[in-house]
Amino acid sequence: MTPYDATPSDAGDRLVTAAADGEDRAVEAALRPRDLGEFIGQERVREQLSLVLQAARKRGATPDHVLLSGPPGLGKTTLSMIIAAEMNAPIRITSGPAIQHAGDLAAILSSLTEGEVLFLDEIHRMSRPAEEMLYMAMEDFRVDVIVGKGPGATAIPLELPPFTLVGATTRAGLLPPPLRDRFGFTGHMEFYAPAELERVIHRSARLLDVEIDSQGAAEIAGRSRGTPRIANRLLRRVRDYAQVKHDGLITAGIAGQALDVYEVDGRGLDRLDRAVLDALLRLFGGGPVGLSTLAVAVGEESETVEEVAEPFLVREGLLARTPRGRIATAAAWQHLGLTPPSAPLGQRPLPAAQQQLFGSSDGPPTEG
Ligand SMILES: Nc1ncnc2c1ncn2[C@@H]1O[C@H](COP(=O)(O)OP(=O)(O)OP(=O)(O)O)[C@@H](O)[C@H]1O
Ligand SMILES: [Mg+2]
Repeated sequence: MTPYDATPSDAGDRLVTAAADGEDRAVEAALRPRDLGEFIGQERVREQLSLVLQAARKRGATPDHVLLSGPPGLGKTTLSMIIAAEMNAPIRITSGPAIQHAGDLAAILSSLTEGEVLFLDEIHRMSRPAEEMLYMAMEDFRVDVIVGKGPGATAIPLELPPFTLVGATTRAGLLPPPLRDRFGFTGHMEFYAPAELERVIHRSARLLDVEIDSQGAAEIAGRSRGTPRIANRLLRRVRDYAQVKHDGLITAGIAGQALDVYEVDGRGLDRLDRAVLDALLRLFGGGPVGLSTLAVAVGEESETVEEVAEPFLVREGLLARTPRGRIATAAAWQHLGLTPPSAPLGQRPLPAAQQQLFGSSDGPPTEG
């Protein structure tokens, strides 16, 4: 199947999802910044990490364990590789779900070389026994390997060479405190500002040999949901459009046309996001409406609406979750170019939640 067959509205295969798809994985390696200097944005994390690494280099020691937390597609894997590169150290890559038994982890740990970086992706999904083994390995560079079963089982202590664990998680809140506490440095990744995404897009365009002007990059950046992975993906789709329909140069106009074709709107909402907002506004007058009612109205599962569409709508301040149900904000009416139901305020009291949200003085716009 070519990317052209992908239906952006299909919740599992959206153009604006932050999770990596097969094509992303294939091209991302080529687009990853190789060192801290090349890494765009995340000023605070970059500066702090740079100090940690420089200090370790100066001492000739292995850097402290590093935890990177933040939403998908913001550069956690990229940073882990940069850490290894900056330390001139080899890197071993594995993930929480791949480590089912403590023995799996023991095998990896006991084969590490001195100074090696162990990247443990989705560290919150590791099994309990493996987690406990990791505590000791992180703190004392030692593991107990259990030999035998039952009453005859014995623990054989095994020394490990000093190594740096780099853990990545999209759910830092799910990490047990004893694990979190064993990291010497935690970097919280933030969504990128549009100007930073523009730099990401220019850089990727250069590497992909794609011509783009600054307005073209700004147009794509504005639709990328603060996420470099999405920016790179939209850039590839816009490139296709520019090459097929035009001479290849990406301008604001061409980027806008292309992303309209792919149904990613000016704010980065796709068809599903818009369907949810549209139902909320047109069918339910802006809410409050229950999640399951809203989901039926757009023909999706409640989970899809809740987990796929809502987080970004909430982040963008277009939708709010209240105890009485979902409600649209003034910005939502504006974004879809709709006029909120107008009635003299005295005749149509605002639901309490909306009063809270809009304030009592400047209720939702009643004319437009
Ligand atoms: N600061 C950055 N500068 C330039 N490109 C970046 C930056 N951060 C991320 N990218 C690009 O975004 C893509 C996704 O980044 P990465 O795989 O590191 O994200 P992640 O946080 O590990 O995501 P996940 O949680 O899904 O594993 C990479 O291919 C990289 O090219
Ligand atoms: Mg990753």
